Amino acid sequence: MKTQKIGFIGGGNMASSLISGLIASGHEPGNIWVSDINAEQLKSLAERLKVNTTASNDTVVNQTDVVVLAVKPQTLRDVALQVAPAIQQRKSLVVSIAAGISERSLSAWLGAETAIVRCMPNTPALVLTGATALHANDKVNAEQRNTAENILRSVGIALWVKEEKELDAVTAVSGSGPAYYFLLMEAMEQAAVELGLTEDTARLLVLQTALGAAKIALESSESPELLRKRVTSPGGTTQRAIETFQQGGFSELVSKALHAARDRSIEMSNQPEFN
Ligand SMILES: NC(=O)C1=CN([C@@H]2O[C@H](COP(=O)(O)OP(=O)(O)OC[C@H]3O[C@@H](n4cnc5c(N)ncnc54)[C@H](O)[C@@H]3O)[C@@H](O)[C@H]2O)C=CC1
Ligand SMILES: O=C(O)[C@@H]1CCC=N1
Repeated sequence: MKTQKIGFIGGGNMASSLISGLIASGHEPGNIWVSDINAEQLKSLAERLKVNTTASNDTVVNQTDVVVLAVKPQTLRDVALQVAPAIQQRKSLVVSIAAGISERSLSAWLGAETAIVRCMPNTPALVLTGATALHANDKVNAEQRNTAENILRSVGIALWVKEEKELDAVTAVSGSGPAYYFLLMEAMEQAAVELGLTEDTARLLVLQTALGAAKIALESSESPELLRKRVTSPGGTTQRAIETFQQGGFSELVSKALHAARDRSIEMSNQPEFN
């Protein structure tokens, strides 16, 4: 039975995805507490997911054992300073999902003795297909590591990275990653309509193809490169399309985009107004 009492400070997009996933995976809504400054957001979470909601961040800390910080990076400092006394008093385990906020900043705000797990989840947690990487500070004990890992594992895969700085790359790959695939879906859908398909047909074909490609790549022991080559008959249609992608610098563009996301994550960690 999943009886951990889990709190969320900030009940926006990522928190909603995580909470929905936690409930779908067997966590009791009554063991989940969420605070937010947006009353509408709280109302919607209480109605949809039957979780406990409150406008008070301190109440979330006082009712739970693990506190997930799920506000925007630029809001995190104020929130952390505000809940620090309650967190120190309860010796809560803190899990931060904020992009680009270092453990150093978090412990400066929350107290040097606070056990902090920094992680980078992604929104497919909503459908229990999330991908999360985690890193713990040296105040986190083995039991707390398990607790954090189990929470994230209940909504998808969870893995630990050795160095905190790897989270910048993780953010660029899997944190932001769903948006890249959605962008490709948008572009393919638009092109399919240009080719004369109806919007409904275009969307259905694009989405089912994305699902099929992801499933085959995950289930097969073969590399995406080999799987691609298997679709690409010499002199056929796929080859023509792949050549067009390559002539347009597709791989270079993907690399440039991921570097830009990684650099932004580093930049955020060094930005005085965030840290
Ligand atoms: N959206 C995504 O795909 C991912 C987001 N993240 C991280 O998750 C965090 C949240 O991002 P989103 O959910 O996208 O943002 P969001 O804007 O949807 O959610 C943030 C929530 O915090 C609330 N909030 C603002 N000030 C508050 C306060 N003082 N006390 C309590 N709640 C307050 C807002 O009303 C809002 O509902 C960010 O730090 C982001 O870096 C991490 C991985 C993926
Ligand atoms: O765009 C962002 O900054 C956040 C972090 C990863 C996904 N969304």
